[in-house]
Amino acid sequence: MLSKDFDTAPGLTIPPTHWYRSLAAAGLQNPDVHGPALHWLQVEGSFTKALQKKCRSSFQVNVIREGFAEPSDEEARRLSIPRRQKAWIREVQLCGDGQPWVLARTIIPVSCLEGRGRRLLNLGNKPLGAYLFSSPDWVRGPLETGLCQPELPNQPQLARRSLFHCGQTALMVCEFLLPALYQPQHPL
Ligand SMILES: C=C(O[C@@H]1C=C(C(=O)O)C=C[C@H]1O)C(=O)O
Repeated sequence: MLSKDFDTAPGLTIPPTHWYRSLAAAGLQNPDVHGPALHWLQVEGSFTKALQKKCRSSFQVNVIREGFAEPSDEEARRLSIPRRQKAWIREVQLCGDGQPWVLARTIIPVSCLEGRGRRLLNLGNKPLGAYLFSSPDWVRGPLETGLCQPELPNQPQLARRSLFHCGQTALMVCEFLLPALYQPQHPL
């Protein structure tokens, strides 16, 4: 998989994550889901749009890496694709006002890349959400809540994900929330 030579803070990476089918189920394990991140765990429409609304100056998508790679076994199961089958995997930082707010990982099975789906290979710094929410072909499934097991200090603790269905195929968007998004900022 192609990694961009991107100047990312150490540890600003995606940790192992346990996924729950509902916020309530995750909340039984970790009540933090009901804290300041709650709003972001529940945003239903385009996450990109919601982040853009919060920005004072700029919103940016920085591609960390993208290319064909094997999803994890758990991801393959969730997407009902054969284990070890390569998919197009895209990892980005969503930045507001120059600060990383979200790390996003999207798994796009080869079946989604046929026909009009081919353009998913060439998104670059254009947000995926703009494409998914502008096309009636894509229908979002229910949101899941993720509890991360951070191994490094900067790693996210809470996440959300959902499948987007297009006919018989589906891709999966996972969004890992960084504290800079939801913790109250203290003025210097
Ligand atoms: C799915 C959306 O797209 C956003 C954009 C992404 C990208 O460009 O890779 C990844 C995750 C999302 O938060 C959305 O806006 O809801």
